[in-house]
Amino acid sequence: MGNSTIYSKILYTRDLEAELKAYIEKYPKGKVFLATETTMDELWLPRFNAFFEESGVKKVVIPAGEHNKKIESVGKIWEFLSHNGCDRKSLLINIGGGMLTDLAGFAATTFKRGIDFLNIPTTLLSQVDASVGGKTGINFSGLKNEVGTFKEPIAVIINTDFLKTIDRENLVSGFAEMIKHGLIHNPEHLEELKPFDFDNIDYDHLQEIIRHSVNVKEYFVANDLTENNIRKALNFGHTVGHAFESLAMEQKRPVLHGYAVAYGMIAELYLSVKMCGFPESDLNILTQWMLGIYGKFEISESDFERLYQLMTHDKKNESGRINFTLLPEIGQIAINQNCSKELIQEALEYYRNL
Ligand SMILES: O=C(O)C(=O)C[C@@H](O)[C@H](O)[C@H](O)COP(=O)(O)O
Repeated sequence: MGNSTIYSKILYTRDLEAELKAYIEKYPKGKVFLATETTMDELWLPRFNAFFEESGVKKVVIPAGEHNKKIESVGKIWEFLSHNGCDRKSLLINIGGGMLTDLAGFAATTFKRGIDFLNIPTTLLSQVDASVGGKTGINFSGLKNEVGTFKEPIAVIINTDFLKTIDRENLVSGFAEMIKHGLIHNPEHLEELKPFDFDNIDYDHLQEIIRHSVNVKEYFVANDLTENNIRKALNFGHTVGHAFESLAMEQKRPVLHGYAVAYGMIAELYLSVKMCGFPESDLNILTQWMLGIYGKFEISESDFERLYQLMTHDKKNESGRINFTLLPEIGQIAINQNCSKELIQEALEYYRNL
């Protein structure tokens, strides 16, 4: 298969083994490897052990949790691949949430300068966002995804059965990226999300709306894989969101990624009103809706400077300018919006006062 894949195939299935078998058979026996995380290994992998053993697939297990998205975990995967005869024509299958697919994707794209990898996302966040689009990476020096690569997996296999065992908080976290997709590109998708009932989930319906969300992501990735221009839309909410997430980690009150993105989207919608004429009435409706789902992350004025400093590390920045992706209206984007420090603080103040 080689390293030349440009766009991944996204497959929706309830029969994981059948889809996977077809891929495994394309690679030489003994040259397909599996990376997963502890929670998956305990909960789901026993169901597939016989299948992987029969297929000659060896496995490495990484401890779960965002704090393990670090270079030491990548080293563990490199070591495993190296000791088990992985070569350039091998395949690494990544089964897990966004932490695992980002991390193991990074290990795959750097091992021997890059081998094929395939993602099987098991959380809502990784199904609608992290596993799709080829952004791989690890956290470094207290900063989110500070080191990473752009390379698409050969395929992403989405099975909503995995979502039956994730907790509500993780489901709600992934939902934030779906809201983002509606906001940046698809108002109908946003509307179909509004009545979603977390207490009474219809998994066939969920698969349908996941597909709509992934379609938005694929549109931007297909047009700008390496984020030179319109892919920056997918980063809406993340300039402030990543800063919230890093601050929360520093202050030892960590929040899930999607929660931080939701907080960030509220602040960035405020900036959208000020910079691009986003309707204030929509800001109010969306703020109340997201507050209802995500609650409030308490910050004080003394956090503003640190949040601003964290934003100066955002990957969209150029020549010392903090570049936001903002919205003139729902479904429309304005990239490279440079906001003053005062306005950013005003947006944080808006959020703080909610
Ligand atoms: O795929 C993209 O492009 C995104 O920006 C999607 C984000 O939701 C995602 O969290 C991404 O990993 C963040 O990327 P980063 O470049 O800001 O680290």
